[in-house]
Amino acid sequence: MVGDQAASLTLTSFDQGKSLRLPSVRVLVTLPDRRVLETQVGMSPLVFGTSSECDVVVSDPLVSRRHCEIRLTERGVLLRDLGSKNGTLIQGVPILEALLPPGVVVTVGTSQLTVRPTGTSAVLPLSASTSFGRALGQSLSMRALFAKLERAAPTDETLLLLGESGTGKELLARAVHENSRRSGGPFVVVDCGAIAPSLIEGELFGYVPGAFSGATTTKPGLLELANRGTLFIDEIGELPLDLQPKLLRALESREVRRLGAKQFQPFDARIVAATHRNLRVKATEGAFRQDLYFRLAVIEFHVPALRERRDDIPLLVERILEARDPPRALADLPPHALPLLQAYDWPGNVRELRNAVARLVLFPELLPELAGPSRTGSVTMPPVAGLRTAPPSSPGILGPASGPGILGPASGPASGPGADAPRSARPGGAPPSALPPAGGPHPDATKAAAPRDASPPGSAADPKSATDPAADHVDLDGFAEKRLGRLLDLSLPEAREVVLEELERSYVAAKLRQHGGNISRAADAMGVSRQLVHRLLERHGMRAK
Ligand SMILES: Nc1ncnc2c1ncn2[C@@H]1O[C@H](COP(=O)(O)OP(=O)(O)OP(=O)(O)O)[C@@H](O)[C@H]1O
Repeated sequence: MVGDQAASLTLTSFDQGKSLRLPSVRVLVTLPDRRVLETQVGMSPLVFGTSSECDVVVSDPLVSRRHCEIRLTERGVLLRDLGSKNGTLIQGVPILEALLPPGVVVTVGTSQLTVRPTGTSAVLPLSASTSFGRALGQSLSMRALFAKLERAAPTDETLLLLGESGTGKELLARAVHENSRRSGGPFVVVDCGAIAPSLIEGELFGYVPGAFSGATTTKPGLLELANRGTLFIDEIGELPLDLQPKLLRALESREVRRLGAKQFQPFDARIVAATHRNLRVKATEGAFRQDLYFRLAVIEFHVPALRERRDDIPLLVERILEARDPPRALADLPPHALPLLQAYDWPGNVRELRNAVARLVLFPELLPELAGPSRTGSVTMPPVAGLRTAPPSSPGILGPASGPGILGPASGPASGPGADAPRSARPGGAPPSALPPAGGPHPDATKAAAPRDASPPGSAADPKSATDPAADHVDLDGFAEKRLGRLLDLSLPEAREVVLEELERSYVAAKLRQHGGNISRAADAMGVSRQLVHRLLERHGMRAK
């Protein structure tokens, strides 16, 4: 029976929840030239597509760069279309998500995928806890991750955390530090994606006076500053290629030479690195040094995206609410909020969920947006058992991209043109714009938006306020009242975070718009690296044209 076969491919916990049975399942891809690729399916999604960054590169001109993904779940082998151009089809019917019974043929382009159980299975330990440090998770995938981290933390091994932005990699790295014998030492963070490539070397290795123009003092590097502690190297995939041998040498020899210095300094820091990239593939392609990759990936961890562990959403929402001042409870959310929050895809992961919950507490009227149109378009139920249509879910609870914004005059739920826009034209989960829409909430929106003055009345750039102090005073009062209105319900740190986040998003969108969507030119104009612009786009759920 198809249903029974699918059931035998499920992740199941046993031994009173202490262990996880992981069935061994192979996926076979028959390419247009009849070659067959075969690989193992695990809990982390296997991505199929023509891009060399995919786990399985399918050389088929009718397949998209990132076409679909397959992973093992508690319900069986789950196939998801990733917004492919030509669709993922079962018996000729395009599907968005399906549980795949063995033997069912999936068509992508002119290639075919099938899954085949080998009949064996592996057993993984599950953590007894639903948290590791401040990271929370009750799903099987998070409890399996916590169990691995609990074992790895007390060792001095180098760890590599892989996962999308906002999945909690830094939180987990901090928890590793706190659960290690180095917990009394410093936890130092360096984000290779946020520092201009020319400055990373000085940051990591330090420098002495005269090392370069402007180096007037001695500055120890972060490797040294993390002495007896942990150095968390975030976005290691953005480390410039020419610095990689130097980092490798330092890690092997446990000593560094500051820029311009003759002497080597010993250091004693544990390294935990993280990236949102597929570093193994980058290393295979020569875009990242293989020797450094192997040095870093002594133990590799995949931190699952929030949409891969929707079971965690109730726990996370509850804790996010409890942490508010004053503390809130699930009962304070509008009815039906939780199922809607669980149905949404959360491209910004827990970071996005946290901000959305904070906004929902303040603006419960935004809830209807969660029940908006399907995130990726319509799907038809294929006539195969174990398949399901995609639940209608939200394009984002946060209002139309060009909406009045949290700082704007208090208004009802976002509605009108933006609310029904397809996801590609709406920054998923990004907050409503703090600034007027002239800055362009999303590069795609520039097609429709006519250029406008970006200066809000009363701002420094508003000619009236610049020339007439009395008017300035009157306007500012009225303006501040209107603009600050709902922000005043937040604590200062929360209000600051909301404003900064909106500012960052609007600023990036506006800069990209100014530079015709060209990321390199926008990055130059912003004085940051291209990689950082890419990360900001990802973080705010935006896409460059
Ligand atoms: N499992 C979790 N439990 C509780 N909070 C979480 C969890 N994961 C992430 N968060 C919260 O989400 C936010 C983002 O987490 P974090 O910075 O650790 O993610 P990240 O993967 O390092 O993101 P980035 O790559 O963008 O830096 C933080 O506020 C963090 O506290």
